[in-house]
Amino acid sequence: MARSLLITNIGHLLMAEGIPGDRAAGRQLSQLPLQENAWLLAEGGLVKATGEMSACPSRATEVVDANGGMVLPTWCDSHTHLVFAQSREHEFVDRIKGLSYEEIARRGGGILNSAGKLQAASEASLFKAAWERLEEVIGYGTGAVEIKSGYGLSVEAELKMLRVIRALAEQSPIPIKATFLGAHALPLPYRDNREAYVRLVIDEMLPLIAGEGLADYIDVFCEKGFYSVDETVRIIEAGAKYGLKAKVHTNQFNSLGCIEACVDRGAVSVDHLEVVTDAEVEYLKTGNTIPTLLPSAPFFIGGHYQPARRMIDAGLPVALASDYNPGSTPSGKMQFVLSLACLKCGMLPGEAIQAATINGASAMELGQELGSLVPGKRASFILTPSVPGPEYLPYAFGSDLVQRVYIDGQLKVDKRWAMA
Ligand SMILES: N=CN[C@@H](CCC(=O)O)C(=O)O
Ligand SMILES: [Zn+2]
Repeated sequence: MARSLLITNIGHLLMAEGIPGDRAAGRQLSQLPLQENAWLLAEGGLVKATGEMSACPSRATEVVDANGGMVLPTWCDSHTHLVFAQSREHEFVDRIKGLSYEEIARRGGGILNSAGKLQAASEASLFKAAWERLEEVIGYGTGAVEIKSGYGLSVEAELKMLRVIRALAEQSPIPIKATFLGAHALPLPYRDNREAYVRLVIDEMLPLIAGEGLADYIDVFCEKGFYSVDETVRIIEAGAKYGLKAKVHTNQFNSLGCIEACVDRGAVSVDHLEVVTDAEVEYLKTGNTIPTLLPSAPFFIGGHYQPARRMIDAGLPVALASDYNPGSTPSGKMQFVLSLACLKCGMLPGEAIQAATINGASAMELGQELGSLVPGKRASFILTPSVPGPEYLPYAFGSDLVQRVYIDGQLKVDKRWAMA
């Protein structure tokens, strides 16, 4: 018989019922499915059943008393750059002294700085550092993650980065989706011939990457000073020929018309969205593209917070992700992303929890297997200490409430501790 795990005395069990489809949109987002005084049974790594303690099963291979703790699905972090060679705290200091993120980029810092470091790093050293970050985010309760290339910016270095992501995916206990972001910044040698670099991405990088099956998605940083809407369209259409759907960085600082182009081309997500017009919100309603908000970025580099309230009130399926990277967001802590989403983007706690779980899963096309705890989905969940309710998670922004993390029904992280 398959190994079974029974969690009893769950004070609050979130998202174990009532999630139709693979995403929550508009008003649905605020209706957080919640059972009190509950149990959860996992079998063979999947959720088998849930219910109230008054009718609790009596047998399982392993029984764990949650002691009133909360159980919720692991975070599905659909936007990260967690393979990088070095941190960039000197830019953090430069910004404190008054330089902007864009000015630092114009001076050859920013993404180009990270690319120089990554080009010089070995695959083994990149893997080791990224593995530690992966372990770190699993410890924060992340149970699926997307990772982008984009700090290579040459044929060899983009391939190296994507091979590191593949090696992580092969060894990782959690699912990893890989995104090719060759058009993240324009490398200095191409400063006077951007067309040559776009051609390099389309004609050389893409065929090699697709040939090795190294990417699930294609991405472009569509922004003033980076890539135009036309270039973005050319690149994502080229990716589509190889079966790569788009997940696009856009509207971080300016609204250029990229959202419409992505929606029209069936992009899985458009990400960042600090600056979004009402017309763009309306346009998002015409397609299936998930608006993915990254509030840690404006927290760290300044600028506008994403207008989540406006998007949810318009009926959209907003997702939240960390954007973990060395430049704009040196943090993969999803509990803090939720706090920012509530405090700065006007999201209610239940909305933020669903945006970071089921909608994050959908933004990686994993909504059928992760993101909620309905029977048949993977038994990947967070167990917290006893808390007053779900809103306590974003409220207690400095407390680490992720006490235990189960992946596919197995205990992966256990942070219960006592002072000696
Ligand atoms: N904005 C574009 N790319 C990353 C940051 C990259 C960097 O600064 O290294 C982001 O999503 O914020
Ligand atoms: Zn990003």
